[in-house]
Amino acid sequence: MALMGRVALVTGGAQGIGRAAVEALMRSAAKVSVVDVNQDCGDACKSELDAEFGGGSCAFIQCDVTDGDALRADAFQKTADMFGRLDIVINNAGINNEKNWEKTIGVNLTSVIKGTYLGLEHMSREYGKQGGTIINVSSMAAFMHSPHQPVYTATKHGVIGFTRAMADASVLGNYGVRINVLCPAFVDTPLLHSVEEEDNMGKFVKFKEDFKRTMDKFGVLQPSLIADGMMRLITDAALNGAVMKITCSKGIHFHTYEPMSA
Ligand SMILES: NC(=O)C1=CN([C@@H]2O[C@H](COP(=O)(O)OP(=O)(O)OC[C@H]3O[C@@H](n4cnc5c(N)ncnc54)[C@H](O)[C@@H]3O)[C@@H](O)[C@H]2O)C=CC1
Ligand SMILES: CC/C=C\C[C@H](O)[C@H](O)/C=C/C=C/C=C\C=C\C(=O)C/C=C\CCC(=O)O
Repeated sequence: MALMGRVALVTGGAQGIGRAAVEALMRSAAKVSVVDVNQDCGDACKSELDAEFGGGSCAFIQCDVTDGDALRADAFQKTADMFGRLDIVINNAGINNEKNWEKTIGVNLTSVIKGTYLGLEHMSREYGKQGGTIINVSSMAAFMHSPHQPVYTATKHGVIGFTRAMADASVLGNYGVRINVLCPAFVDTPLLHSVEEEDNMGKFVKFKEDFKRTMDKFGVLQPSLIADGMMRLITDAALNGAVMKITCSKGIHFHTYEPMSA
C-alpha cells in the first residue's frame, strides 16, 4: 500500500516492460494511466487490469507520444483531470526501427524530453505543484554502443544525458521532482523479437545472428525484474540523477561516474 493515493502515468504501458510497471504500481495501490498508441492492446490491458484490481484504478488513453499536442491534452491533462493529481511519470514508450530512424529519434528521445517537461508542469514546485518523480527508460545499449542499432543506441545515450542534466536542474531549481534513468539489458518482450525483422532492423538485419549471440551471452531478463527496479526508483527518496542498470549477471545496480577534476 506504499503508493496509496498516488497517481502514475506510464507511456507504452499496454505491453512489455511498461505493462509490468503498471501492474507493480497497481499492486502498491497507485492509480495508473496507461498511455499507448496501440488501441487493441490498450483495451485488452485495461480489461485485464480491471478484472484483477477492480474498476476505477486505471485508465487507458490511446495516444501517440510523438504527437505533442495529444501528449499534453489527451495524456497528461486528462490523467490529472481524471485522478485529480499526478505524482509519477514513466517515459517508457520506445521502438527499435533503424529503417525509419527518424521515427526512432522521435519516440525514444524527443518524446521522453516532452514527457519530462510535461511531467514537470504537473508536478514541479516551479508550477506550484506538490513534487513527484520521473523515470526515463534508456537501455544497456547506451553502454554497449550496439553495432546492430546505431540510432537506437544514440537515442538511449541521449536519454541518459538529458535525464542527468534535468536531475541537476531539479535540485538547482528546487523543483521537488526526482528524475532518474533506467537501463535494462535484454528483456523478454515483443520488442526483442524485432531483431528478426528487416522492417525494423533495415540493413542491419543481416547482423541478426551476431545480435542473437550477444543475447545468448548476456541472457534475457523478465519484465517483472525491471518493474522491481522502477519501484525502487519511485520509492527511494534518496535517488535523483541515478543511472540504474539491470543485467542478468549483476541484477539491479547503479552506474557510477568519475567525478570531474579541473
Ligand atoms: N525489451 C528489451 O530488451 C529492452 C527494452 N528497453 C526499452 O524499454 C522500453 C519498453 O520496451 P519493451 O517493453 O521491450 O517494448 P514493447 O514493444 O514490448 O512495448 C512498447 C510499448 O510502447 C508502445 N509504443 C510504441 N510506440 C509508441 C508511441 N509512438 N506512442 C505511444 N506508445 C508507443 C507500444 O505500443 C508498446 O505497447 C523501450 O523504451 C525500450 O527501448 C530497454 C532495454 C531492453
Ligand atoms: C532488436 C532488439 C531489440 C531490442 C533490444 C534493445 O535494443 C535493448 O535495448 C538492448 C539491450 C542491450 C543490452 C546489452 C547488453 C547487456 C550487457 C550485460 O548484461 C553486461 C553485464 C554486466 C554489465 C556490468 C555493468 O557495467 O554494470
